[in-house]
Amino acid sequence: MVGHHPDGVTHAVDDEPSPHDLDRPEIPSIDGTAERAALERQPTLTKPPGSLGRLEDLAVALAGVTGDPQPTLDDATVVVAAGDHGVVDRGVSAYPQAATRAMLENFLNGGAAVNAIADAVGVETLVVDAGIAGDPVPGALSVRIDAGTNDASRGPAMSRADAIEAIEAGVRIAGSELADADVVALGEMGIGNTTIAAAITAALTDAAPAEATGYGTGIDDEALERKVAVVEDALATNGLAASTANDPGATAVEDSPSPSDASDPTDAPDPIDAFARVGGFEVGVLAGVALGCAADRTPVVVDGVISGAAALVANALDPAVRPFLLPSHAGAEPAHAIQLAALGLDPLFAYDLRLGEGTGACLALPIYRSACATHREMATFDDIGLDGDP
Ligand SMILES: Cc1cc2ncn([C@H]3O[C@H](COP(=O)(O)O)[C@@H](O)[C@H]3O)c2cc1C
Ligand SMILES: O=C(O)c1cccnc1
Repeated sequence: MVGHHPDGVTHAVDDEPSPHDLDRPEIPSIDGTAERAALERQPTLTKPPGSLGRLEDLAVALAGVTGDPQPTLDDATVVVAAGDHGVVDRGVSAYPQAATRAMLENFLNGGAAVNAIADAVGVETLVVDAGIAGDPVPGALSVRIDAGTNDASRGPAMSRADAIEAIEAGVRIAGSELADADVVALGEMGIGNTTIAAAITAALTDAAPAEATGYGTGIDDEALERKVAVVEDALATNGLAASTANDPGATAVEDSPSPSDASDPTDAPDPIDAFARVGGFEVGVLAGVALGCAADRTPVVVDGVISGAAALVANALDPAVRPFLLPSHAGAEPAHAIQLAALGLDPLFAYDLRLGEGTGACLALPIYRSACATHREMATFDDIGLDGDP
C-alpha cells in the first residue's frame, strides 16, 4: 500500500500528498520450504514428540522467518531509540523530560537495566537519538528528526514529512547497523511515551483511550485521569476519534479509493498520517527498523508498550511485517495486551515488567536461542539407534 507495494498502484488523492511515498524495501513472505523442513526435523529429535512444548513451535516459526531450516540467533542487537514528547507539558509522566537525556547518557555508559540484561544474555546495544529535547547526545547514533515532538493533545505531533523521515531512518538503520544481526530487539526511552503509545493503540485498534492508558512510570490516580483526557484530546484534536485500523474509509485508501477519501482526507488518515498526528520519533524509527529487518528476514522481538505501538504502526503500514514480529513478555501497561492481541502475538512470559528500554525483549532472547539450539544441536533417534515412535 505504500512504497513498493506488490500491486504497484499509487492512489493519489487530488492534490493531497500521496500516502504512498514512503521509501522502504518489500517484505518477503514466510519461507514455507524452510518451515516444512523444520517441522519434519522436530519428530526425529531424541525426545517424545511435543515434549519441548512451545520451544518446538518457536523453532519451526523461526525457520520460516529466517529461511534457514536450522536457524541460529547468535548475533542479537537491542535498538534503544530515544525521543522526547511535547505532551509532557500536560503532566502525564511521573518524571521530568530531563530523564530522557540522562538515561540516554546512562545507556551509553552501560548503567541502565537494559545494559545489564543485554550483557547477561549476550545482546549488543545500539543507542539511537531519534529526537530528544536539547542538543544531540555525543556517542548516540543520531537520526534526530527534531528536538522533540509537538504536544499531540493540541495538534499533530509531527508533520507527515517528519513521520516519513523517522520511519525511513529506521529502515536505513536496519539495512546498515543491523545488517549482520540474526535477531533484533526493540527498545526505547522517552518520557511521556506511554501516553503516545496509548494514543497510537487507541487510534489503530478498537480500544478506547481509557482502556489503553496506564500508570506509565508510576503516576497517581489523579494524574491517570488527566492522562486519559490527554489521550482523548490527542485523538479528537487529530481527527482520530474512531479507530483508524477498523475504519472502512481507511481500508478504502489502501485497496480501492472511494470518493469520500477525496472529499475529506482527514476523515480516514492513512497509517503514516495517523502515526504523524499522535507521534513519537522513537516510535517511527522502531517501526522502520521492524519493516527493514522484516525485509531482510531478520526476526524482530517486540518489548513493552512503546515498541508494541511501533509494531502496530509497522503492521498498519504493511501487514506483511507481522510474521517477522516475535513476542516477548506481557507487560503491565494495559495497551500492551491490546497490542499483542491485535497483532496475534502470544507473549512468552509475564514478569510484571513496566520499564521498556528493550528489557523484556532481551529477556526473551535465551528462550528463542534455546528453541533454535535444541532444534539444531540435538541428536536424532537414528543417531542413537532408537526407534522414535512412542
Ligand atoms: C529513570 C527512568 C528510566 C527508564 N527507562 C525506561 N523508562 C520508561 O519510562 C518512560 C515512559 O513512561 P512515562 O510515559 O510515564 O513517562 C519511557 O522513557 C520508558 O522507556 C524509564 C523511565 C525513567 C524515569
Ligand atoms: O511497558 C512498557 O514498556 C513501559 C511501561 C511503563 C513505562 N515505560 C515502559
